[in-house]
Amino acid sequence: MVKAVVLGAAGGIGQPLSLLLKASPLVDELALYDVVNSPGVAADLSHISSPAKVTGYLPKDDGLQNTLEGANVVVIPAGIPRKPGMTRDDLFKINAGIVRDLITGVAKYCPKAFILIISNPVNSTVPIAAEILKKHNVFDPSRLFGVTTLDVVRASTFVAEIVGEKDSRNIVVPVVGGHSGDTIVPLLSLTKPSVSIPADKHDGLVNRIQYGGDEVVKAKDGAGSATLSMAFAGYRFAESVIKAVRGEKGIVEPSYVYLPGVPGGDEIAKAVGVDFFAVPVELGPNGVAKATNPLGSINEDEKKLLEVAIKGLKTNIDKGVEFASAEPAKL
Ligand SMILES: NC(=O)C1=CN([C@@H]2O[C@H](COP(=O)(O)OP(=O)(O)OC[C@H]3O[C@@H](n4cnc5c(N)ncnc54)[C@H](O)[C@@H]3O)[C@@H](O)[C@H]2O)C=CC1
Ligand SMILES: O=C([O-])CC(=O)C(=O)O
Repeated sequence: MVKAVVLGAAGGIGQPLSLLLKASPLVDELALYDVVNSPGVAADLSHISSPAKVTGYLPKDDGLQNTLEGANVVVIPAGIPRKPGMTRDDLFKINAGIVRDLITGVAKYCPKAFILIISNPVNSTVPIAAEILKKHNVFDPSRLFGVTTLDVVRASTFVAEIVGEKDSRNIVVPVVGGHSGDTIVPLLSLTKPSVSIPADKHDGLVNRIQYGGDEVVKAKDGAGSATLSMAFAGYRFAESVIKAVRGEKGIVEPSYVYLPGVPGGDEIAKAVGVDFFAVPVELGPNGVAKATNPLGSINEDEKKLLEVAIKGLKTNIDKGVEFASAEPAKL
């Protein structure tokens, strides 16, 4: 039995993500929660002829508790998106409190669930989640994931465009670090299969992967940020977690995790000097089976990108930890 939950299910990401989860044969129960319209989204999806039983809850009548009880996988795209001119860090003021309160619910009602955080700024919201879970004595680092899948999805797509590969799924680019601007570090030298990027396209490609989110924010012109590509990426990650839990082996996805607490992570944390960092992660029945370290063989350009990323990440992580330590959890 797999019960999946989406918190923020009525939003731009939440709706298409809930659709993909409802269409999945791997999901038996799907519970949707939002401060608006979640019962409507649930009623709509419930007419789809697939196995998952769908329910929708609002905050009233213990809605969060009813949503979360018995959950195995909780995906969180709740919170405000960017408008042109904003950074992801500008979302902290509002989204930090939203994530804190929702994670407090997870800690109380489904402490063993796998938690997939999409809400930005991911670099800070994941540390907030870790601190809140710690406060409740239920923090299992192998079960807390910052979703950075969209960065690798974009990297595959943009590299494929340049090298003329028709199916971008055949191109895998490790992307490490965080999820905002120059904290995103694509390791093009480790692309599989190996590709040759023309020298005059290299820097533009790196920049496009780092700032792909801005491209969408600009094109949407005030109507939000990436939602459909994010739903695709979020579903891919959730599906991988569920498949690994069901015993499928060899599934590797990138994720922003608390390195010192996961197998293989300590050595990487020491090398990069930050505790939260995205690397390709091998998934297993208990979440992170192993964090893999691609940094041993990166080139000089990538080392420079990494240095810049780590500086930014430190600030973002400290901000999240400070917020969660100072603020009492509400609920
Ligand atoms: N990790 C990533 O790669 C990406 C992250 N994002 C982030 O995902 C978040 C959501 O983006 P969109 O879906 O476009 O925004 P949206 O505004 O369309 O939807 C957000 C939903 O969250 C709900 N919400 C607000 N407060 C809530 C609460 N306390 N409890 C439950 N639900 C609540 C809203 O009612 C709304 O339905 C943003 O923070 C955005 O920056 C977006 C794209 C990629
Ligand atoms: O750009 C944004 O604000 C949303 C996001 O995280 C992305 O598209 O990567």
